[in-house]
This record gives sequence, structure tokens and C-alpha cells, in this order.
Amino acid sequence: MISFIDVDLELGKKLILKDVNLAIEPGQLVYIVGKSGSGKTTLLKALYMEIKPTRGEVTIGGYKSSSMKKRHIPHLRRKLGIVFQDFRLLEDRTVFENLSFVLKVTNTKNRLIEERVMIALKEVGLEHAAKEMPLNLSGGEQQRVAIARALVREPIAILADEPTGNLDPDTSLEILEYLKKINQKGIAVIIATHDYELARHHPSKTWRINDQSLQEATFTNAPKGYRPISS
Ligand SMILES: Nc1ncnc2c1ncn2[C@@H]1O[C@H](COP(=O)(O)OP(=O)(O)OP(=O)(O)O)[C@@H](O)[C@H]1O
Repeated sequence: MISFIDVDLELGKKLILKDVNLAIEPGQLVYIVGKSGSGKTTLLKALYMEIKPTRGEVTIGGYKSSSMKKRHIPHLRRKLGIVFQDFRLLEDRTVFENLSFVLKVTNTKNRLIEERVMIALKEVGLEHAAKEMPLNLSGGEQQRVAIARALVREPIAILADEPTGNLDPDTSLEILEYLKKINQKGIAVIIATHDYELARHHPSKTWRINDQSLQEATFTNAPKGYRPISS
């Protein structure tokens, strides 16, 4: 469903990632780890086609980077749910409106919008918060709203860029639990994080960026405690 074949990625003529080969199957949960500035965000941007490879091919949801037309990029993004470290909620809209907004732009009927929004909020345990303003919620709850907003599109994959970067250790694990639960429903989840401990705590397929290259990593010994690594 998702593949990188012999991909080079550059930003402003600077080579960020070299010769990336990666395959992600439907329903997989995958971590992309690497220190700050190693290129995790760049890799995710190539997935949602914000960046075009200078060499090789990225394939996702039936789209190929080499033949992707600019006007088709929004079609691809409608199939993806993207979650950021800083939540990126509309602060002057209610939780419900933050989610319904996503469906309104695709001309979904009102009754269906309400149904899908409430199903997504239920998935993250926030159906009671539909009328709240985002800033009245905790950081963890805001991130759960962002996850629900990603879900409401019924995506083929959720791309999460440092989803726990602004959260305390316990809340980070809670967010990871929600992402795992969503993954168990068959949606691929790709988590980019500098927090190796998160990947160790809930082991799954892990790819590590080091010195411009992406390698498969294995964490066999899950630690007893969870300590986040600060950036
Ligand atoms: N427009 C640009 N031109 C050149 N280099 C850039 C540009 N934007 C970012 N970079 C560099 O690209 C590298 C990769 O950045 P990227 O944001 O992908 O890393 P990251 O692993 O996601 O880091 P973080 O965890 O801090 O977000 C960094 O060294 C950054 O300084």
C-alpha cells in the first residue's frame, strides 16, 4: 500500500534522506525514529506529497510520486489522517466543528457528518466534549480531538508527526494506546518520533533514520518504566 523505492529527498538542494527503501502494509503500525533534525518530518512530507523525491518513487494509496499531478494531491490527502505535535485545531471552533469542517469541504450530507463526527469522538473517548472549545481541554485531550479529526475522513493511514512531543509521559502512553486501538481496526498508523522509549514500550516495526539513511531497527527489550527522551 505504501512504498519507497530508491528514494532521495532534498530540501533546498540539501540531501536529507538517501536511498530510502520502505514498505508498509495495510493495517501495520510503524515507527520512524531518529534524532531531532534527522529527517522524520521530511519522510512524512514525502508520504503526503508535500515533497517530491529527487530520485526514486513513493507510492501511497494508488498514487505515485513520479506521475502525481498537483491537482490530485488533495485527493490523496483526503485518504490520509495527519496528526501533528502541536495539534493544529481551530481554536475559535468547537470540537464538533473542528471535525465537521473536514467533512463539509467534501460535501458530505449533514446527517452523515453528525454521525461520523460522533463515531470518531467516541473512538477517542471524547463524545461528551463535542461542544467544548479546544483550549478548554488538556493537551492530551486536544491531541485526541486531532486524532478524531484524522479518523473522521475514514483514512487508509494515519501519519503522526511527533504526536506526543508536547505531552507528559503518562499522557504520551495514553495517546499511543488510542493510536494502537485505531490501528487494530485495520488502519495503518505511522508514528514519527524522536522518543525511542515510546517505540520500546509498545514494540512494533521500527525504522530508524541515521546519517541520511533509513534502516530497520529492532527493540527486543521493553524497559520496565517509561521515560521520554527530551529533544
Ligand atoms: N527548507 C529547508 N532547506 C534546507 N534544509 C532544511 C529545510 N527545512 C528543513 N531543513 C533541514 O532538514 C533536516 C531534516 O528536517 P526534519 O524536520 O525532517 O527533521 P526531523 O527529524 O523531523 O526533526 P524534528 O524531530 O526536530 O522535527 C534538518 O536538519 C533541517 O534543518
